[in-house]
Amino acid sequence: MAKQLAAVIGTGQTHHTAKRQDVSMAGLCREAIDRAMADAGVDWPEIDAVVLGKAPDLFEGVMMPELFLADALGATGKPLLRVHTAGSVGGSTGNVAASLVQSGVHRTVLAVAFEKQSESNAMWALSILPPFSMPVGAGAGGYFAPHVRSYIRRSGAPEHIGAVVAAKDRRNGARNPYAHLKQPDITVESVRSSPMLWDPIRYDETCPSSDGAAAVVIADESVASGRPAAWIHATAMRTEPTTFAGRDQVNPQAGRDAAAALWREAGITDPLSEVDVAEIYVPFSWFEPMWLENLGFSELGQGWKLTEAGETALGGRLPVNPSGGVLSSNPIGASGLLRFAEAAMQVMGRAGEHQVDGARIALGHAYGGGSQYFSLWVVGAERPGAR
Ligand SMILES: CC(=O)SCCNC(=O)CCNC(=O)[C@H](O)C(C)(C)COP(=O)(O)OP(=O)(O)OC[C@H]1O[C@@H](n2cnc3c(N)ncnc32)[C@H](O)[C@@H]1OP(=O)(O)O
Repeated sequence: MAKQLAAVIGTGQTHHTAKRQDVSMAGLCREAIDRAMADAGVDWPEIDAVVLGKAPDLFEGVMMPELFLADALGATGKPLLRVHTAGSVGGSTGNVAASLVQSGVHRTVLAVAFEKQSESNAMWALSILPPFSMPVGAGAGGYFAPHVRSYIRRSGAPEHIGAVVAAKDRRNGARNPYAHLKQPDITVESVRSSPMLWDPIRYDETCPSSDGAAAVVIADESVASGRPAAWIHATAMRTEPTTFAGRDQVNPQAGRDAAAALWREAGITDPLSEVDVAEIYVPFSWFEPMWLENLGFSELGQGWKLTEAGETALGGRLPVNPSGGVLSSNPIGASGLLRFAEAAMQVMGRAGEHQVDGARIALGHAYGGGSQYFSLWVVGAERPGAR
């Protein structure tokens, strides 16, 4: 069945900080929603359905928060759907909302994703021993550190690459009025002298724990025509189990498969030449070169060379995370939708101080769990096929 055209017509996000004690969970979501709806120029009667994403309920200690949030999300009397794919959930929320429009089920759908980690303790929530599952150990950093070590060993990347990514993203974050961490004066040297947390991941190479929310309004062609829009060229999601014999956690098969499907649907044969800007889920700095390779922007073992050459910085061949990315703000459940929204803002020319000049094609990427879930989209300034 041919998909109908769909486009992002508005985006909104909150200010992200360690503790947003000035708002409730409902208030946090509403802050992002109100900005997205104002950006889109739509009012409640035009919203046909609401899709909500957030990461595990243990992060706030509230089971099924979508139930009490329904009213604040404007979902009373409308379909409300909760999505859950661990840390990638924000991206999956965008993709599910897009699919409701592309399938012709709804004309205009509101996607919203949030995390209010200060309500509970996410490090604890990620460290408990779930029955029948692998223990994560010391939070996400403890789980991913061996994979980063493994990447360094396999690729032969010099040890400073992680610090190059961190300094770049934090400086980018200083250009983003909504970012949690703003460090315009950070340097590769200062990152390398920050405390070691989970060897080889240092304090300044780690995302913060943030409170925050993001929202996007997605509409069909009849609604989007004549408005500023980021047209959705392709979406992809893939999953794999946490453990199986021969699993490659440095370069997961699910990520490779999702990327291949995405580029195929978008008609992109050379991602590095054809994509103008990428918002990639990088919670620990070394995941930039790892995901560049997994996504097919470079050959295996070569991703770090793009980083080292400055190609992923603003002004480079493929600016990665001009918003500051996850390293500058990580409200986990919202982080994927932030990547997707920032990609849309770039092709709509609405990214302000972190706008990439002339951006026409942008990637939004999210991953979650133990690198098990991948959600991606490509958005463009023109309708698909118009390039
Ligand atoms: C798929 C995924 O998303 S995987 C990633 C999941 N998320 C994580 O693993 C979170 C990783 N980060 C952390 O656990 C914590 O932020 C730590 C360990 C780095 C720091 O812990 P704490 O010092 O207890 O952080 P806490 O949240 O209390 O913040 C204290 C201050 O440090 C700042 N801060 C927190 N992390 C960082 C960081 N990595 N770099 C610089 N500053 C930071 C906060 O903004 C806050 O500043 P403020 O008082 O001015 O608001």
